[in-house]
Amino acid sequence: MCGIVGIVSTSNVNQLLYDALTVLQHRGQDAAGIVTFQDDRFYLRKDNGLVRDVFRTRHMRRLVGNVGIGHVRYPTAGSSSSAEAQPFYVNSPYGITLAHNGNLTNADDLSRDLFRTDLRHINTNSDSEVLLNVFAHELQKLGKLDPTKDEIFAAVSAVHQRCRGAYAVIAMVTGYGIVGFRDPNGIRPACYGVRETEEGTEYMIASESVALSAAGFKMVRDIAPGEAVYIETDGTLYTQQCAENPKLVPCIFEHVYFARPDSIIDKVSVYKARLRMGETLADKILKERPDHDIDVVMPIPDTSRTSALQMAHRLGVKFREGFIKNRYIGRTFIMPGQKMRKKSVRQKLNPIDLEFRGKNVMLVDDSIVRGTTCKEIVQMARDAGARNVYFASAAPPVRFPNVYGIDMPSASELIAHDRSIEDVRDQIGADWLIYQDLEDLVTCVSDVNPDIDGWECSVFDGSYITGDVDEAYLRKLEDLRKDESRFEAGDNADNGIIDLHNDED
Ligand SMILES: O=P(O)(O)OC[C@H]1O[C@H](OP(=O)(O)OP(=O)(O)O)[C@H](O)[C@@H]1O
Ligand SMILES: NC(=O)CC[C@H](N)C(=O)O
Ligand SMILES: [Mg+2]
Repeated sequence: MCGIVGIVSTSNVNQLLYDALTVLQHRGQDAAGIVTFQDDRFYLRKDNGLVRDVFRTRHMRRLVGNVGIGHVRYPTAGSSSSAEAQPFYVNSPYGITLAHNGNLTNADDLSRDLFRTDLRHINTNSDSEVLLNVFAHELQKLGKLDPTKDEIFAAVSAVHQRCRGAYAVIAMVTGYGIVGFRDPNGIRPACYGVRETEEGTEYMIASESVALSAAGFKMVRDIAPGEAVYIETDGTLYTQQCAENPKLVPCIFEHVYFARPDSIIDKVSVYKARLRMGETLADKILKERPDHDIDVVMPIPDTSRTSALQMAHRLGVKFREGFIKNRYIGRTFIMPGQKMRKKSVRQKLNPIDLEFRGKNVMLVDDSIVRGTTCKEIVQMARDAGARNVYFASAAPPVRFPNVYGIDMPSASELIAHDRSIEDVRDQIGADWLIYQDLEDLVTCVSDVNPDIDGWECSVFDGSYITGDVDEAYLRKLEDLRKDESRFEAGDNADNGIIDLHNDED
């Protein structure tokens, strides 16, 4: 998952963009970038690292202009080279930069067409560079010296016709404005908000509403699936539906793990959804073992806190913070490479022994994906003296790869793939393992917004909404992206230093 933001302001946007990216940091920890423009010239800074490390005062001073876009990256395609940090830039037409959250499922075909038919050069393996070039090509084809909203919307329509997969995008057209759009299934989130100042109206587009509220912008609404929102540099805003048969089928994993609890996505409060996940899980526990002997419920910080709290409440059992999180370690699941993820769990979480000694503890996590976290945690609970270690997952078993912007390319890396729940329980070394049912999870996020046509649940049920994901595609993706292939390809090597950046340090 990546985080995207775009702002049209009445004064310099650099600090606003920086602050918004720090609020979206949980969506991508690998790389960050900001591009602004002033007097028809771009100012771009992007590199690998956290927002606070990528932007120094000397960069911030040079990121001038009232219009800009930003990105935090969690790679799902290409490599982790700093040249694949975003925003991406293309010179023609007009000079366009683009920030993308999601993953295209037909990037290879598009890349070939861009080269053979559209005579465009792609310099990285990133699908986002492909997406940018499709948009740029379609805009160029219209041949206008000054693009208006009509050309921008026509180019977005053409993107919808050519691109498959998941994409929430913010692109900036130098001298003209920014455009935000969502794929025709609305898989990845994007919303926009407004702020009135003495100098005029300002707009922000972002992945999550929390970025808007933190900056004092009032949420206007989510961008609809297939819709584009175009904001000119003078603050004039236009919206248009650009897809033929849009459907709202958002990614359910945003609510399980990715999004911040204080965000509201497609009118659904992530916080409330997680509270409900705790309730339905408690009900399942009571059904499965009405006379359970759980002494204490404990969250695995951070994301499961909300569900665990509500679960304890529903069960009428004590809630205790048995694990303390090191606040300087980020999210482990989105770290590249299994070695780093495994090491980080131990660095990140440490038990308070007295909460475990002689007790039957129910540990709650939002999800079990590769099993990295729970394996370590169960052992830590045992070492701390727990009598029995039970484990509950607020999400159903994750059994299938994700192709829409979550880096789970390989089924064999998923602990629940081809395993019964008893097998997973044995693998993680727990005395009891309980998962949320998919039906219950869907109930937890539904009933709020009647416009939601369904949920993108492929990691749980293997059904891919774009209809173009078959066995051959998944096999290719697995070969390309599973941990060991990436390691062999030298993904973590210092290959960024010879790449093309359009950027100065
Ligand atoms: O089974 P796994 O492959 O370990 O993945 C699942 C775990 O990873 C995530 O935590 P993470 O540390 O990324 O973030 P958090 O602090 O927001 O919980 C998630 O919350 C689970 O704890
Ligand atoms: N997680 C994402 O949204 C990734 C965006 C894009 N596919 C990349 O790899 O950079
Ligand atoms: Mg976690």
